Amino acid sequence: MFIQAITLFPEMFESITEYGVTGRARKQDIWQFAAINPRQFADNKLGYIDDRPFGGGVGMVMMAEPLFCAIQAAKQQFSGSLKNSRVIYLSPQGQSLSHKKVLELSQLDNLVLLCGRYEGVDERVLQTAVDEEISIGDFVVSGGELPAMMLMDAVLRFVPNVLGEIASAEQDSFADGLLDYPHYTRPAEFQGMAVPDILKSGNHALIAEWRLEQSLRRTLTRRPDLLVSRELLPQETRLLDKIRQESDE
Ligand SMILES: Nc1nonc1C(=O)N1CCN(Cc2ccccn2)CC1
Repeated sequence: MFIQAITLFPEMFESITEYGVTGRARKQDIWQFAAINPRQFADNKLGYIDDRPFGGGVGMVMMAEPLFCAIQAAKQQFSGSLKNSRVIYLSPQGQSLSHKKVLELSQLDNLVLLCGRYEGVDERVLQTAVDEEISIGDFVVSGGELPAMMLMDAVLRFVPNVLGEIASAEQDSFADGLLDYPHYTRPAEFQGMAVPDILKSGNHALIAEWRLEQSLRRTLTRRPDLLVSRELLPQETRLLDKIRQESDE
């Protein structure tokens, strides 16, 4: 997968291209990255890429021309099939990023992430050169770079070989629509708190059932909304009934 970020701060992306599992995978050429700074497409000597908003109001708006040219330049770099590509603008006005959308994006050959700053970008860029807007949550951060990196990290976990054989994104919570179960490691006792005996039993069937019950219990108490639309397996229904009976006692 070839990901390009259109950003005024290319160096910010080093946190995902140089470190961790994503950095290692990029260095192994499992995925590729390029940053494009729209300032190089400014048509004035001083490199202005923002201007005051028509209609007045606070702050500045990113101008259409440099961004449009940057997106066009990114498209000229596409590898693989042109069709299997997407231009995404990160913004609070976008569709909320979900596990389903992450899976969909992980199938693409090319991804262009437009990172806005200031009060946003000229609407005509969104109308002519952006395929979709995506939000990472109902809050506002200083620019699109961190949201872009969150999207990249979530998507790259589903690109083959990024996580390597051992770990797998399929086992992440949300992958099965439930919250994760509790995790423990040595020592067996910490500040008087012991690790649940079942986890030391070596009985993998019972451990798997305990973990599923914990995931269901956490999901029911912290995110019951996730259970509304989720189809339950017979074992899950049985465990949920057990959990609900316990809380009714
Ligand atoms: N929440 C989010 N999920 O994705 N991006 C964000 C996010 O907060 N930001 C900060 C503002 N930027 C610039 C901006 C301002 C106003 C309208 C459109 N764009 C975009 C990225």
